[in-house]
Amino acid sequence: MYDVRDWRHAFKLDPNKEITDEALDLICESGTDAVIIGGTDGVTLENVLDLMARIRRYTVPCILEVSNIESITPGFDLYFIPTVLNSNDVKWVSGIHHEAVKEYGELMNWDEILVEGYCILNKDCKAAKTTGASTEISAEDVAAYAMMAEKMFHMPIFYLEYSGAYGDPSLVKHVKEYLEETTLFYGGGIQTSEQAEEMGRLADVVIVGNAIYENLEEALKTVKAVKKSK
Ligand SMILES: CC(C)=CCC/C(C)=C/CC/C(C)=C/CC/C(C)=C/CC/C(C)=C/CC/C(C)=C/CC/C(C)=C/COP(=O)(O)OP(=O)(O)O
Ligand SMILES: O=P(O)(O)OC[C@@H](O)CO
Ligand SMILES: [Mg+2]
Repeated sequence: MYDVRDWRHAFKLDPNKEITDEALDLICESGTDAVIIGGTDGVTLENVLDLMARIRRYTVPCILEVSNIESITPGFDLYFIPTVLNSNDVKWVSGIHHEAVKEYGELMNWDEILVEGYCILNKDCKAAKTTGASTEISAEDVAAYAMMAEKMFHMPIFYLEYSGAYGDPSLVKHVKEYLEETTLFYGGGIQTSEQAEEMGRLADVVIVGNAIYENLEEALKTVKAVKKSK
């Protein structure tokens, strides 16, 4: 399952957080479609390599969501490259990407690299603060970013990001109506099966992150909840 168009659910593990072998076993054997390694801060080559080696014992697809150049390493099934469409700082839209491609472009295997068009909507989350995202925007603004991602830039993924907070289901529904080819990822604040099912009905793929560290038992239930939601 290396094609995101076939996914419904993914867990996102933060390399900057501790996880026991027992918890990791439950995550990797949960039936989720993929495990994404990613976070905004404290992501180092060392903690990425550690997590990758431990996940590699399982067959679940393992993806690195790149948040800085220093922690990129071979060995992942896919690499997701975020670009924050609603950032006011060109650095987070195309700046770091330009530097990276200038340096490593010749070496990159483009078949394993997928660009994620992010729209970050929780003003209090680290990713919004780090990237200077404009979070107070209308549904039409968000829909326009979704159309840009699909129709202008042909991005494989549009990511509605509420990291740390449960988002607005009506906005997710609205955005989905604008996407035909691009896969809609929803992530943020999913703590219960009910929330997972609700967002699972509206988005193509639901990402569960913090709940892994806060309530593993509930987090594991989100896999089935999303999969039965459509
Ligand atoms: C050797 C080898 C295999 C080479 C592969 C080549 C390759 C993949 C090259 C990459 C080339 C490239 C274009 C690199 C640039 C990548 C880059 C650094 C882009 C910038 C990324 C970016 C915009 C980061 C901003 C933050 C962000 C959107 C992070 C995504 C994750 C996220 C939102 C996490 C949620 O936050 P979290 O940490 O969970 O918050 P809490 O701790 O509060 O929960
Ligand atoms: O950590 P949570 O709030 O579940 O969000 C998941 C993911 O979208 C973070 O990038
Ligand atoms: Mg997190």
